[in-house]
Amino acid sequence: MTTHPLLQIDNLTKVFRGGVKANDDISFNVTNGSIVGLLGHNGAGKTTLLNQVIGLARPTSGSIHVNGADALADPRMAREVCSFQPQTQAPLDNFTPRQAIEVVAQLRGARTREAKARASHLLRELDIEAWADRRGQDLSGGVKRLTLFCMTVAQPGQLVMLDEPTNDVDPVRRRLLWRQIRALSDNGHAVLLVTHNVVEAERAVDSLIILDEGKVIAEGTPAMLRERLGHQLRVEIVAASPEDAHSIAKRYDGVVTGQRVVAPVDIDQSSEILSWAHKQQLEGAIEEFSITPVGLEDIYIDLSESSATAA
Ligand SMILES: Nc1ncnc2c1ncn2[C@@H]1O[C@H](COP(=O)(O)OP(=O)(O)OP(=O)(O)O)[C@@H](O)[C@H]1O
Repeated sequence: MTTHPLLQIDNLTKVFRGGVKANDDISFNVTNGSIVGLLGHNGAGKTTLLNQVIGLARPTSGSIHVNGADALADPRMAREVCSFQPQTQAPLDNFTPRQAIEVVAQLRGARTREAKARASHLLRELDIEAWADRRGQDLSGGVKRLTLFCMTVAQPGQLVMLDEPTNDVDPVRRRLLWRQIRALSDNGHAVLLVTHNVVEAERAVDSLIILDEGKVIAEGTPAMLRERLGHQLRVEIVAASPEDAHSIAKRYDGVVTGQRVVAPVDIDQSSEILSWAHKQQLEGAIEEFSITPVGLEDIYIDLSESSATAA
């Protein structure tokens, strides 16, 4: 028996009327049980990509298969397999979060009792029970966003697509949200999610696809992407003055923001930098100093900058 990837995207190109090429020859697969993050600058083409999977926009060329079946020929099938949290807020006026979550679960086939139990579970796990029975117009942006997440995963399809689910959500509840995303994958669902929160994505996703101007510029696990940078550490220095910051940046090829300098460094350079920084600190030229391993955010910025230079 042949097994197909849950989502298979081949050579997808979308040119909008007026000529904007939002997706440019994109290919990748999403397999069952995986969490895939889509990263990219504003306007990189992430939302356009998700919209095409469920037939909200039609590709100019290329193909999309869901469970091996042609999603372009049968968008209804794709919508049954996929649950989608759009970037926009849900129109919750005159509904409470609990009602909205239960209704969506029932629309997607859950029995009343299951829908109620699932809604209570999600409201509790995301710590928004206090607002569960308030009307939508009285809710904060973050609670609305979390409610929309709950609606999306109340009775989830095999593929769950989330467009910026962490927007407006406080750091504590973001952590709870990532836990629920992981729970989906533990239960065998695949998750394809758009986020600008690179630091959190690094910890939460299995693999990443980075888009820039509609093209895939990198993909792989966070660890694979981290290996792409030759240097493995980043040094962050708060200099005593902007002038000091500029001369440090020159020395280490770093980026200056006010008195702060961030620079990539090689592991071999680290002991030399440590003793230099210690001396500078004693002389008062540096206020703060740290060396940390490079994170995905460094790689993301590096990749986006190289892509812009190449263009
Ligand atoms: N309906 C449309 N008609 C014309 N151009 C569009 C349309 N929708 C999106 N675009 C353009 O396509 C490009 C990609 O937009 P898209 O919304 O997919 O980006 P994105 O990566 O999701 O951005 P963001 O992170 O800001 O949400 C942008 O240049 C956008 O202006």
